[in-house]
Amino acid sequence: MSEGTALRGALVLEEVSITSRVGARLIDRLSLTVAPGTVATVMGPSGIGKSTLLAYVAGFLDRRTFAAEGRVMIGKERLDTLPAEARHVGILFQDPVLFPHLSVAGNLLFGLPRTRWRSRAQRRARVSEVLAQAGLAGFEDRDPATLSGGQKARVSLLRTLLAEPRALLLDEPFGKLDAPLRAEVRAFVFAHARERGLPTLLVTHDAEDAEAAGGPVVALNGPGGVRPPCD
Ligand SMILES: Nc1ncnc2c1ncn2[C@@H]1O[C@H](COP(=O)(O)OP(=O)(O)OP(=O)(O)O)[C@@H](O)[C@H]1O
Repeated sequence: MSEGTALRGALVLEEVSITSRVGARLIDRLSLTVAPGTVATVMGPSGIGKSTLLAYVAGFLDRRTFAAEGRVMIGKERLDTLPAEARHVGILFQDPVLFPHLSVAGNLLFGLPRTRWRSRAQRRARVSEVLAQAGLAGFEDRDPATLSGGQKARVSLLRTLLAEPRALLLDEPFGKLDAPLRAEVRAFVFAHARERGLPTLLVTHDAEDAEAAGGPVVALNGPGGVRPPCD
């Protein structure tokens, strides 16, 4: 994708703490700056609060279950006071989420801002362009159910990027892919994040993912056990 490469500001977490309503502190005063085009990694044992942290940043933390404090910002703009839909943060999960009743093109058209791509012909041309760039030329009319895992992952990323997010959150999006495909999809996702200047926060259990990400690594170890980010 060629446009959208302007730097959009760092993703900044300031003194973020998240506590479950039953009293367990998951995240304890975490501060982190993810520069535009950088992929930072959050690691830690299962159940420590990695996905919960991403939910807080994205704006869909379940407030009946968790209390949270601390600032989330893009550049100087505060996000944590905005509803999720106003944050313009893209998120990818382990299972690519595609609408099963829409074609591949239908899924991608869904993410495309109509204010920018006004005519249907323009929108369809844009969809075909990004599919071709992703090695998926001619996939417009395919049913998502007929795609391989790697193809689904790429379509899911394209749809997220077409919505022009200001930051990208990755919740183990490579977790179910086998090793060669994992490396390929990972490279695809990171290349897009870098090219678009998106600050990106990756949650993973995999040290190879963290190494490939190349940015700061935060190790969550439970209350009081957050190691400061290191390069
Ligand atoms: N909706 C919920 N209601 C109650 N507890 C929850 C809810 N969602 C998560 N939790 C609990 O919060 C804690 C953190 O969960 P979270 O999913 O953030 O962990 P994680 O580090 O991402 O784990 P994993 O690596 O296994 O995905 C866990 O103990 C989990 O059981």
